[in-house]
Amino acid sequence: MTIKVGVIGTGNIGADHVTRLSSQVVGSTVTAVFDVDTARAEQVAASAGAVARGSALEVIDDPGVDAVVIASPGDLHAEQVLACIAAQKPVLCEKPLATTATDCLKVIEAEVATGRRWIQVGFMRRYDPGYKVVKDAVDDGTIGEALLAHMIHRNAVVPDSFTSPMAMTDSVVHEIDVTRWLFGQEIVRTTVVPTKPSPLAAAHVRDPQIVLLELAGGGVVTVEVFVNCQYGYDVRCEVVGSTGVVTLDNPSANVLVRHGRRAQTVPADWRVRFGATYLTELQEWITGLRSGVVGGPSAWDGYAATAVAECAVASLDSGAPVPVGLVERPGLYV
Ligand SMILES: NC(=O)C1=CN([C@@H]2O[C@H](COP(=O)(O)OP(=O)(O)OC[C@H]3O[C@@H](n4cnc5c(N)ncnc54)[C@H](O)[C@@H]3O)[C@@H](O)[C@H]2O)C=CC1
Ligand SMILES: O=C1[C@@H](O)[C@H](O)[C@@H](O)[C@H](O)[C@H]1O
Repeated sequence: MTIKVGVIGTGNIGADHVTRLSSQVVGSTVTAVFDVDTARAEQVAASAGAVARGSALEVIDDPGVDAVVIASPGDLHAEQVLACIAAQKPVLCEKPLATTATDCLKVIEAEVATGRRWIQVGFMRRYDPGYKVVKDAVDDGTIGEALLAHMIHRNAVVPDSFTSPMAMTDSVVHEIDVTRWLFGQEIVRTTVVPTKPSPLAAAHVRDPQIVLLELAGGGVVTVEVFVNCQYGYDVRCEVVGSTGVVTLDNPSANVLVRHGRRAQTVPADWRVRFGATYLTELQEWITGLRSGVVGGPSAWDGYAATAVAECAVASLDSGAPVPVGLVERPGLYV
């Protein structure tokens, strides 16, 4: 059985997902796309043998679409995901599930009312082989009891439209999800610590920033987010346990040895670093759908991540620690 996918938003990651789903993933094809940039949508549709539709709803309600990928800007996700639930179509929604915790709860309420899962959120790091090694070492006790983690999230540069809060909602939201997933606990408090700003960051972006995430079980995670580091894309993670440490370094594609030096390349951006990971994420989504199963990061994970990111933005404004208050987790997500 081939899953016919509709894709909403054919920008950077949406177009990549169309390529993956139409030519690399086993068991899927792309039949319809929509983007407000009509020329872009038509070009991407043509590359996949799909049709460019006139609206997001036309894609979602298309009888020739079995499942939907949402890769539009984050502030549109809630409305588009709700339309997928109404149409009873499984949906892989790129992060964030919604830009406010309130909107995430509307989505959860709608999904819970149907009594089953439709939504997977695009927290692709859970599918990355390097992160899986870290997760296994935490789960099987290889490093004893996990106590602390140190994470780094650096982008070479960001566009002018990027803001200080986006460092939390767009970038650190990945570390928030990874923290909850690795430790299997909710984050109860977050603090953003001001640092000396880089002279190369735009005046409206406080960069770099340090974020502290405190877990329900007492563990603490530090995240350095630096979105104008200049030299490339650098994502790292180290978990400190009671008897050992497990580290995920920034993987390198090539090593250049010459003139008595050994030099490693740094990935240019998330497309390079996580290219294979997105493919695994989509393949597992499609394989699940072919057996009628929706798994992966849930709407609850999307809600919890957005709620923590909101608190991080509040801490960024106030400079004070901000407690995270989550609603009770519905049984669907236990
Ligand atoms: N998981 C990951 O590592 C990544 C996730 N993302 C997420 O994917 C989403 C898209 O990000 P990018 O592709 O980088 O942005 P982008 O700006 O390149 O693409 C967004 C596209 O949505 C289109 N769009 C705008 N309004 C629309 C509407 N009403 N309906 C349909 N399409 C509309 C735009 O014309 C644009 O082509 C964001 O939520 C972002 O956070 C992005 C990059 C990496
Ligand atoms: O999700 C992503 C982007 O939207 C975000 O802007 C980057 O900082 C992240 O590294 C990337 O994975």
